[in-house]
Amino acid sequence: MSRVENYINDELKKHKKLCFALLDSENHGDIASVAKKVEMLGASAILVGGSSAIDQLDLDKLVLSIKSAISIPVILFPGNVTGVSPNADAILFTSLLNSEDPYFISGAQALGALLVKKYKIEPLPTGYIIIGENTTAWFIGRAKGIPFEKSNIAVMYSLAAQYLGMRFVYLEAGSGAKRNVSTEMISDVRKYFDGLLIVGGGIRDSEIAKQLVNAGADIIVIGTLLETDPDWEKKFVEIISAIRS
Ligand SMILES: CC(C)=CCC/C(C)=C/CC/C(C)=C/CC/C(C)=C/COP(=O)(O)OP(=O)(O)O
Ligand SMILES: O=P(O)(O)OC[C@@H](O)CO
Ligand SMILES: [Mg+2]
Repeated sequence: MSRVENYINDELKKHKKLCFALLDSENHGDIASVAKKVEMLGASAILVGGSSAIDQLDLDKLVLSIKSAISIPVILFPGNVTGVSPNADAILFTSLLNSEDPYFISGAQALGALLVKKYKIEPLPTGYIIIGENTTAWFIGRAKGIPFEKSNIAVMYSLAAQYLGMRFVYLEAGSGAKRNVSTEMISDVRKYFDGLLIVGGGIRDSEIAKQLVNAGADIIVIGTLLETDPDWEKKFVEIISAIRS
């Protein structure tokens, strides 16, 4: 049951650094065709989810239509139990470690766990850590956002995630964030955290993307760029080639 995790590790051996595309079920018209394009352009996986995605029937349809269009894995990125859908390949089984609400640390996970088992979705144990404030995930997840310049706090949470057995840490500035997680924070976390380091939120250009992977991110996540920039295909290709160079 670690097909997707093995695939991610194989991709990392091949390319050193990876890019996942986040397709928010609420923000795309023809999501399958966007998924097909990002696969062609070099994304290693598609994340599907959103902070406020609550329509499970819509989500199921969406996952099926994406899966019929592509061959890279479709990984759920749930904002709640409603983000669990039967036909996905895997799920970022996140705990929002710096939430002030136990629901987002272990409550939603308890409610979702048996569904993940029933649907045979591969869980990827992920410490989800929100940096900064005022984004949707920060608000919904009742996060005590870590200040961007407080790397030491992110290090503490990341190492705690590792000691709790989580093989992934996701440093999240929030979708559409005005600023991305800093290179200083990433390199400080990298010195301590041994697992796969995912970084996302506010990444829009190839130079920044390159800096973040050089600092130690294994995987970067791109979402809003694909929704808002008419020139996104060109920029997405530039990002992929920058992180692999
Ligand atoms: C493991 C299970 C079943 C649930 C986990 C539930 C947790 C921990 C949720 C964390 C808090 C949260 C609301 C996360 C959302 C992460 C996410 C899918 C972000 C995608 O971007 P959006 O926040 O939807 O961006 P916009 O709405 O701004 O487009
Ligand atoms: O939408 P953007 O800002 O690219 O962020 C992606 C992801 O980290 C959000 O969960
Ligand atoms: Mg959303």
